[in-house]
Amino acid sequence: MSKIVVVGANHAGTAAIKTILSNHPGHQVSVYDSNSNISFLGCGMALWIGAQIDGPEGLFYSSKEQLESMGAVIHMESKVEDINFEQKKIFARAKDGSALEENYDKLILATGSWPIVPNIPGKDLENVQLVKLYQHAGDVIEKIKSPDIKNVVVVGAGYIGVELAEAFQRHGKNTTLIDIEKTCLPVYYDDEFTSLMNQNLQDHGIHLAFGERVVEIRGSGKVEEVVTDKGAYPADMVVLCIGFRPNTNLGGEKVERFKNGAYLVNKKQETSVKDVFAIGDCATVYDNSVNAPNYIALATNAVRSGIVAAHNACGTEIESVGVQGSNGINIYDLKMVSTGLTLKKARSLGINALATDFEDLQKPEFMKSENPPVKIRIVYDADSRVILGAQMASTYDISMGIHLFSLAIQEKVTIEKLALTDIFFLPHFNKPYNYITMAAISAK
Ligand SMILES: Cc1cc2nc3c(=O)[nH]c(=O)nc-3n(C[C@H](O)[C@H](O)[C@H](O)COP(=O)(O)OP(=O)(O)OC[C@H]3O[C@@H](n4cnc5c(N)ncnc54)[C@H](O)[C@@H]3O)c2cc1C
Ligand SMILES: NC(=O)C1=CN([C@@H]2O[C@H](COP(=O)(O)OP(=O)(O)OC[C@H]3O[C@@H](n4cnc5c(N)ncnc54)[C@H](O)[C@@H]3O)[C@@H](O)[C@H]2O)C=CC1
Repeated sequence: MSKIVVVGANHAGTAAIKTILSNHPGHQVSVYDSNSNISFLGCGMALWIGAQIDGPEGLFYSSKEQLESMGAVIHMESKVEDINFEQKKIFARAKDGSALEENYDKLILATGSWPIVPNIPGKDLENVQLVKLYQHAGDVIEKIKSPDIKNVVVVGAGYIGVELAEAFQRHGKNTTLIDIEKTCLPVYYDDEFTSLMNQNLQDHGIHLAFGERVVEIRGSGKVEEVVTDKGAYPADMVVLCIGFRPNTNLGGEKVERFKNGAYLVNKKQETSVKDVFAIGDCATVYDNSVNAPNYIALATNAVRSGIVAAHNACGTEIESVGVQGSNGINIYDLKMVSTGLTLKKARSLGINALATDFEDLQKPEFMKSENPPVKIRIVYDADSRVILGAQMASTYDISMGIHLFSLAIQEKVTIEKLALTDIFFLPHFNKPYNYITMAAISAK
């Protein structure tokens, strides 16, 4: 039986801790987290900020007490500051300043990520906010109660930015959403889909400033204005959400890294250092759509990688099946889901990619209720015919459909095979010539 030290106890760490304690009794688990809470679902933050849920209580699914009752030793508000890989020892600092050190047999790094802060003048002004932690959301919610916060500028129209723009608009704030690219959600969808979301945001009064680079945040003490290379926007609050950077200060050059600094891991979540694993947002994932390691920061990947590392650390060898970066978003009534590569991304990687598009009602025309249009795109390799990606959009809840494509990419299914896949029909749900089959059949 071994001593396993886990650094970081949010989604990845919690999954690893629970997997060890539930499946491998006898191992000692010691946990360090610099924060004061465990398992906070950041995914619910925009709903909380936008007052679409009652409060943050339901956004936690574990706690220090729960993990202790399972047998873990938990050190909250204790930051690991150094690791000696030769001596297999970690060095931490508790909140009261006292030094802690502990030996390990296996070490699991689950240190997560932090929002990228652009190095521009004014970034430290009052009311320039990040939205990553439970504490951040609480701070934003307190501040926006003030009528003095009239104009909110969100920098970065990725997943966090788009969700927050809706949240601020729901409070009646004059909301501007800025992105360096010419659209929102450029990483996840092709223009045919992002244009639907752009229209949706505009229809709800959100001002879009796309294709603009923020060069300065101005104010005296408090923020007053955001200046881009093309204009200036009044701002009483600014939220910076231009992506995540992995928290990988620990380990220095001894641990092999990915190009953005993430710990490079194999399919067992092992780093280049013996007996040291890395999971969640601080580590790479194996991306089946490009057949290579990649950086995709998602809670879903964090949980799965935690499970895989836990079993391997306890001596049960298992490998990750890889990921496709499957994701979804719901803004007002518009739902969009995607997985794998967009056409734009596939072509930028030099793949001879094609897309097949289809648009139809969800159910037969004679079904009069809850029967809106659905738009689908499947991206595939024109040479091998293998499916590389898919995107879907509707006001109907089409979210479950994307899982089929996630598995198809993982298993390298061809577009022809998908066209003949058994997809059931019932008028309450779909059409006999449903849009998945029809998109696949119409592929060139
Ligand atoms: C607003 C928002 C919305 C999101 N929505 C979604 C969504 O809808 N779907 C989805 O899949 N993902 C979503 N994500 C992403 C998701 O939250 C992350 O992928 C996930 O939190 C990663 O989990 P993690 O445990 O790897 O890292 P983190 O959540 O970053 O946790 C890392 C933990 O490590 C601790 N730590 C770091 N360094 C040290 C140290 N040196 N010593 C001790 N402790 C340390 C930190 O205190 C923290 O508790 C969202 C993120 C945000 C911010
Ligand atoms: N629904 C979901 O699954 C959600 C997932 N997440 C995940 O959390 C992570 C972080 O989310 P985000 O911060 O939204 O990152 P993101 O990668 O989704 O979006 C970042 C956006 O910032 C833009 N950008 C980059 N540099 C910029 C600059 N200097 N000025 C202006 N714009 C700039 C990019 O073009 C991009 O549109 C992502 O991995 C995301 O997938 C977050 C929220 C919801």
